[in-house]
Amino acid sequence: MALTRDAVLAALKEITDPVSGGDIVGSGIVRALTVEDTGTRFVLEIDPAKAEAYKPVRDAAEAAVKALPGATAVSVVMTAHSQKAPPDLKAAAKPKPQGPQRVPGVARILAVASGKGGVGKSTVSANLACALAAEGRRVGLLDADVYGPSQPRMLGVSGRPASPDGKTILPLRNYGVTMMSIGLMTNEGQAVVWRGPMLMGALQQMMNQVQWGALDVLIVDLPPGTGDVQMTLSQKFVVDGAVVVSTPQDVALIDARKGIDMFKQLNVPIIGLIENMSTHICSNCGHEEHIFGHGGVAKEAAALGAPLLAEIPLHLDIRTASDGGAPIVVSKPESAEARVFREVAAKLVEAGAA
Ligand SMILES: Nc1ncnc2c1ncn2[C@@H]1O[C@H](COP(=O)(O)OP(=O)(O)OP(=O)(O)O)[C@@H](O)[C@H]1O
Repeated sequence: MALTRDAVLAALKEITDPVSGGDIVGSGIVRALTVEDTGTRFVLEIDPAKAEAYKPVRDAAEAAVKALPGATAVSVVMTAHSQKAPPDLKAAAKPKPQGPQRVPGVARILAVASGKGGVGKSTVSANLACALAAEGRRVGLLDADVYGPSQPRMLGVSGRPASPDGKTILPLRNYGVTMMSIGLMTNEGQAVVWRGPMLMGALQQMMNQVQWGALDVLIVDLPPGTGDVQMTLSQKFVVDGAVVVSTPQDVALIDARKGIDMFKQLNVPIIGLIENMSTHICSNCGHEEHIFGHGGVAKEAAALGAPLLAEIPLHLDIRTASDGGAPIVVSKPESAEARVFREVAAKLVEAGAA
């Protein structure tokens, strides 16, 4: 009768491991057991410091197997066990990226954020992008506002971006700004429920597959709040700075504070704060009134030790310009309202942030 593997293991289970006190099979020192017609081979994997104590075990194991009916040659080898984890034999596992990465060709990333929705973050992003482009900077604008992508409308571009090879995505361009929007990847009017992993994938695709070309700055228009997009962006990519937009109201400021806190935790420097809808200037008579209060953001900036980059008035022309697809710095570059945005752009260049 031929010797079986089970018979060998049963015999070895009768032998005690002097270190663990259990049997040598249960303690895991019997390795690489091969039972063939030509002979039985196995290894006792032991602590080399205890080699002397295991010699009788090896002899007993060899004798026990030899005594089994059908046994032919028996070979038992003692080897030193390894403290290291066994090598990962899975096909060449990809090395994990080490922390945030740079986007090839993009010198710096500037995030435009707000705590609360509707405070004018997209308006600010579009005007800053156009103002920087007008100064000769090579500017990209990524609309990552998955809840309300508005850059295609503000920059007056439409249509779906082309992907000639199915891998790279060709961005759109207007007013000297290279632009891409997550909104352009979905069907117009279609409600998309973005979940964490989907968002991460979409954002990484936007960063790495869009042909941004050589840019001095890529402005990222973030969704409001402190969610997955903000976290993914800062964890996967080097974000060189963030500008936080808020209206002067307390409710907006409370949320802005949370956003600032998040960037601090993610080690993203706050370049400055912008108070939008700071004061209302009547387009008929020029009368000025503080609809949402005034100066709240300045106080916050002072408390944080961050610069207040601008107080942008609430002005009809700013809205109609954006709605019409030509931000005010493009459509009325010499107006007082456009000048405010151009001044912020100049400050950003001066600070090395754009
Ligand atoms: N200073 C301003 N004067 C007049 N209208 C403005 C001003 N800033 C923004 N708006 C208008 O307010 C509306 C909301 O602005 P915007 O879309 O830029 O806000 P947001 O913070 O990006 O909003 P969301 O939460 O959708 O991301 C738009 O219609 C815009 O044209």
